[in-house]
Amino acid sequence: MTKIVFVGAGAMAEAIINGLTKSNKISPTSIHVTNKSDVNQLNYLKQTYNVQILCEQKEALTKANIVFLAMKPKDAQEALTSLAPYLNKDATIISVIAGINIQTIINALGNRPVARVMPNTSAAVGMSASALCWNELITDESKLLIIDLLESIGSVKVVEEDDLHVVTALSGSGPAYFYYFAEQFESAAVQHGLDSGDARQLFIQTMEGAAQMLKKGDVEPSELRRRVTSPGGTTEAGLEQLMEHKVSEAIFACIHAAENRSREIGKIFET
Ligand SMILES: NC(=O)C1=CN([C@@H]2O[C@H](COP(=O)(O)OP(=O)(O)OC[C@H]3O[C@@H](n4cnc5c(N)ncnc54)[C@H](O)[C@@H]3O)[C@@H](O)[C@H]2O)C=CC1
Ligand SMILES: O=C(O)[C@@H]1CCC=N1
Repeated sequence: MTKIVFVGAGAMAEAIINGLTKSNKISPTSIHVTNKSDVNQLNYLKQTYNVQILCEQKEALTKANIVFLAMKPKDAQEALTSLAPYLNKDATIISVIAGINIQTIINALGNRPVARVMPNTSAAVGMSASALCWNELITDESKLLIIDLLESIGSVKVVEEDDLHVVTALSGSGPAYFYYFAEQFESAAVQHGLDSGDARQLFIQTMEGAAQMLKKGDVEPSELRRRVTSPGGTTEAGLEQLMEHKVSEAIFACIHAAENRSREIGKIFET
């Protein structure tokens, strides 16, 4: 039976646990969660998702066949050092840590099956856009198991390890960009007289509808945009402002900075 241990019980671990337990693919009793210090968070996860919590990592790790690494990059080295003696030799490591590469993990834990996944917090509603890569020790059976687990929290793409940096910039951090847009569009609409609840609902539905149109995949975004934009109309007036304010340059700089930061994190913590 699959026994999963989460090392690190923060925002990302919770989003994955939320998605996994909702999917009914895995029993909450097979999910164990450990954390560095926050016992309240562990108790909250137990009460909310019925998962097992363990203050003693050692006890959980020896029997785990999947170990999720879900701590911040700065805490990874210490965590890896403390895990190493207790890991079952066949356990598969699934790291969601931004930037930290497979080789760094192997240097600390020995040569073993390791997958790196970049999910996002929409895992909590089964809508993560996850991408992953793995080393050559991951068996075909484990690949299927990992993909199956990740599909229960959203979509899954297998990519080259080097591409995980730009994936992190695009879809790992992506929800934050959209929440920022939500804040800005809502605020602008409210400043023009709309009720804030109405503004939010209209914005959400507009994003969802546009996403559904894009998802159909039969029409390019530029053509969908053209169909909204009447010559001399309101959309054209609005888009002209986005162009004048160089939003495309801002978006390029945003992805570039986040991708670069992922590479930097990888280098800082490389061993
Ligand atoms: N939050 C997000 O949207 C996403 C985060 N990630 C990655 O997920 C990882 C976790 O991020 P968050 O959940 O946002 O951080 P967080 O700060 O909410 O949670 C991290 C948890 O790890 C625990 N921890 C630290 N050292 C530990 C150790 N030695 N043993 C056990 N637990 C330990 C901390 O106590 C904390 O509860 C990061 O590496 C991040 O790059 C990846 C994709 C998206
Ligand atoms: O901001 C971060 O570093 C993490 C990785 C992707 C989303 N949050």
